[in-house]
Amino acid sequence: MAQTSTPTGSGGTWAVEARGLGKRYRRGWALRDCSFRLPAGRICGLVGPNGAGKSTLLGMATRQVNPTEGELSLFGVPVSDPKVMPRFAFLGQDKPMYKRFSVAETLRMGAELNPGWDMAAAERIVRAGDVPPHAAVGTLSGGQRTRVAFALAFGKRPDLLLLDEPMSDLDPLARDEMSTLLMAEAVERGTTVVMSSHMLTELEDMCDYLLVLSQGKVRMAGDADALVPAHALVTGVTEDGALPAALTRHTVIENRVRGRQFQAMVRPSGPLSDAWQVSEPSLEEVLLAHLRSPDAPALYTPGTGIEPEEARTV
Ligand SMILES: Nc1ncnc2c1ncn2[C@@H]1O[C@H](COP(=O)(O)OP(=O)(O)OP(=O)(O)O)[C@@H](O)[C@H]1O
Repeated sequence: MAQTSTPTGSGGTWAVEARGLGKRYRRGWALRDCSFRLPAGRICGLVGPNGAGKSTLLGMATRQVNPTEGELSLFGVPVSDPKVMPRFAFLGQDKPMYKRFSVAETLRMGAELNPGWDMAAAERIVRAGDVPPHAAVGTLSGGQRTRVAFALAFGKRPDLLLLDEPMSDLDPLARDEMSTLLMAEAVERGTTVVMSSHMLTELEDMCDYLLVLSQGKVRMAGDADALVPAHALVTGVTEDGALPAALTRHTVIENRVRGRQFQAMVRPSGPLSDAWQVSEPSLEEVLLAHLRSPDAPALYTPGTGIEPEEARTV
């Protein structure tokens, strides 16, 4: 059932395709057996606890980290091929820019370094935030610097924008402003975005696709709209203090037993008993349950999977 292309997006290929991707450092594997596909034009949240392998994955996608094994391609071009360079832009937590350059000089440098540079778009982003064009970058506030970094990233006109917690140093107001800007620019151009974040509400608001990593493995990948309804939050009465046998026929991601009551996050594999109370969880509840249960079986929505043996497709 492996697909190699999708009709959506640039050039009829997947924006990101990873097959058996892995990175081993001296201390051990940071990422292993990582296989997934991301269709073009989506805003994908990259989620996982500290040390899950998110920055390592983004590092491999941006050619800063060499994979130990497996393949990774952007729009069908292997990341080892320099032709991939103009296709993506990267924005990390630290935004390296020359502090003494003015904002205008910084954008001019962007123009010189990038053949397809879109000065009008870069200037529009800076102007919309009232960032003074002649101010030195070193004198800007954190929010203003992030805006200039966004202008540099979008001025490059990338097909894929990779973001490693780019808004972590911003106050809630600036964060909201940047999210709005990011969404507007990405939608206008059909840019594919992969964004790592620890802010679950931010991911819920912005992302229509999710890649969840834990302990260096993919735990879930696919459409946010399909991943959440694949789960149910079930409450009921225990059997002799344990989960009912009928519940364990389904995939139990996480459960809590308190007295005679249990509550469980499950992936139903058929109808659930009428004896239980069943509700649809929020995205946040699904993510937290998975992050607390790294041994739960991986889940891929259709088309996302380059399926490892243990993965289940909803
Ligand atoms: N350059 C490196 N050398 C050695 N080990 C590394 C290196 N970079 C990352 N690691 C290890 O790889 C694992 C994954 O790290 P990574 O930074 O990719 O996780 P992360 O999900 O981005 O974490 P965080 O949310 O804390 O930023 C961790 O165990 C980390 O210690």
